[in-house]
Amino acid sequence: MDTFKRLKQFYWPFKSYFIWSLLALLFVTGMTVLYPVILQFTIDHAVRAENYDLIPYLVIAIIGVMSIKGLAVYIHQYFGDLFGITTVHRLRDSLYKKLQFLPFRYYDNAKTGDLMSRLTGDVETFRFFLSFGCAQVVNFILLVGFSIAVMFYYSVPLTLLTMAMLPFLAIVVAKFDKRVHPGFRGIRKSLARLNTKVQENVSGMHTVKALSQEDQEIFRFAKSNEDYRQKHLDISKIWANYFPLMELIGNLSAVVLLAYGGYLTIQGSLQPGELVAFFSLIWYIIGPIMNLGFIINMFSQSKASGERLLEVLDEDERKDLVTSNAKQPNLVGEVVFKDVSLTYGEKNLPALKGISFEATRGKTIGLVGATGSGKSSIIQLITRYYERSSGQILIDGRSIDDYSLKDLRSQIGVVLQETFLFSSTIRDNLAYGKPDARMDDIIAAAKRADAHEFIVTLPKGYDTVLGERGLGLSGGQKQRIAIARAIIMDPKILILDDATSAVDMQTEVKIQKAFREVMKGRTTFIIAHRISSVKLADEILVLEDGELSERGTHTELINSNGIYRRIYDIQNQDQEYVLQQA
Ligand SMILES: Nc1ncnc2c1ncn2[C@@H]1O[C@H](COP(=O)(O)OP(=O)(O)OP(=O)(O)O)[C@@H](O)[C@H]1O
Repeated sequence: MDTFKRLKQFYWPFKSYFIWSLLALLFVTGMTVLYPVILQFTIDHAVRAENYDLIPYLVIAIIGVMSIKGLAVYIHQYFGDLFGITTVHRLRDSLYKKLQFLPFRYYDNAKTGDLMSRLTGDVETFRFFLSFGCAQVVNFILLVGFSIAVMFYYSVPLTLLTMAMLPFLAIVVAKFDKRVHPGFRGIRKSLARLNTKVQENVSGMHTVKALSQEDQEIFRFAKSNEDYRQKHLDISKIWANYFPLMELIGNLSAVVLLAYGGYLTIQGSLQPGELVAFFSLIWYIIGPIMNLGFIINMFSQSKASGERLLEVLDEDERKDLVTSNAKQPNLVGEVVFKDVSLTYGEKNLPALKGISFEATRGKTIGLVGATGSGKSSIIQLITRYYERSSGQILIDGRSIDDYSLKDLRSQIGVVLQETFLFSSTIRDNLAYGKPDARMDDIIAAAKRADAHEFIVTLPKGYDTVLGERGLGLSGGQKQRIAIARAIIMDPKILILDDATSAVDMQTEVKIQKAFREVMKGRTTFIIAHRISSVKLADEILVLEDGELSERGTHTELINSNGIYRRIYDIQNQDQEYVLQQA
């Protein structure tokens, strides 16, 4: 129950829908129990007493009962659905909101397919229980309660015998629940793995094809698919065992009661009509008890889903992103690192060790170093995607912690190596960081980023809808859109993760030109794989295993004959000669 208690904030505000649904259910159950009573009256007081004048009134009574029941079913169903739908609408919103504020650290290990199945499948299962399952539980209590009350009215000993049989049914139900709950959790996990597999396969289709891994992929999918099938089969087996047993116990109970009821009728302490009514009422009890399996099934599924939803909702979020009281800072864009270190996780080695530098207003800092040397990690700290382990980072002389994440990031423009574009129009993608940007500003930014020229040649220009992740555009084109996107934000600090290593020379020249355009008047950090990208930087920081090994201008570093010089030589001079020297 703890799961439902903890999710209370989502359904409790809509309790009035649930109450209406329950009130209607009360009528439905009441009317249902009235049927056998009318039947008994018809047999004992109309037919056996040859009081045939009563028949038309009894017909009217049955029509009346049916009509009220029909209306009550409608209200019960409608408000039940409204309760479930409205609750999960709020739940989905909260989950999505949560995903926006979870730190990068969470996404390091999160799997898209798994998250997708939590936000869709698990939420739906939960809704189904609220809309339908919850009412079933109440229906069970009402129907069994009402029926037993009427049964007591007809015959106390027969009712007591009926109640003596119920524990047998209850034991089977309890055993069933114990086995079925872990099974459902397994199914939901397995489905999440299946979704992850499909999602990763579609996203990584280029890699799959490039490395000819289609057969391997089919094999891996088949394994996940088989696991899902097996988990379903396991549950089916539990069901298959459960149903005949319930059916058998139910029927045996009915036979015993019928025998005893028949004896009481022959004795004359029970009227034949009462026996018929009693027999109908017994099924109103046995039916729901057998159905309890379904209800428990639903309850187990929704509990398993609720647990998975809580796992997301319970994650620690970056609260400072939403609760900023600080005024929007008007930054100059000065960045200072003082003896900064970063270790990503307890098990990891330090990614940065004692880094210190000053990036004054409007200056360009180049970051150079081998792969894994810590270039991106410096950027992760400036944007506070990750938090430093020690040291101080100052922005305009104030600790970076004094700024809210939202304010800080609104002043930092990032153009990543891999540009992510949404499957929406080019205009929307350009204005992503500033949705209220005017069209004139968007076009001006696109011109400065050298993107306007190719955008207008597209079939619908700025209204061209892009495929997922910007499919349909070349790497260089995507990059230029990303640059325009950064220009529109008008940031004081600019971070350019040099993507030019992946494009041809002509595109590189164009992108470099666009970079230079956007860098004017902003403090810029360039992560460079080619020396040509940082040649003009005011200071170049050379990283080696997370430490600053050299620093200076291009000319200074060339003259110092260190690692920078070596990279430069490899890239610009007689490569073969250098490799021979190695
Ligand atoms: N999110 C992360 N979690 C754990 N370790 C990480 C994470 N990101 C980077 N690292 C580790 O930190 C070290 C520095 O990585 P970083 O990405 O800063 O290097 P880089 O110089 O930018 O490399 P590249 O040129 O390949 O992009 C590496 O050893 C890397 O494995």
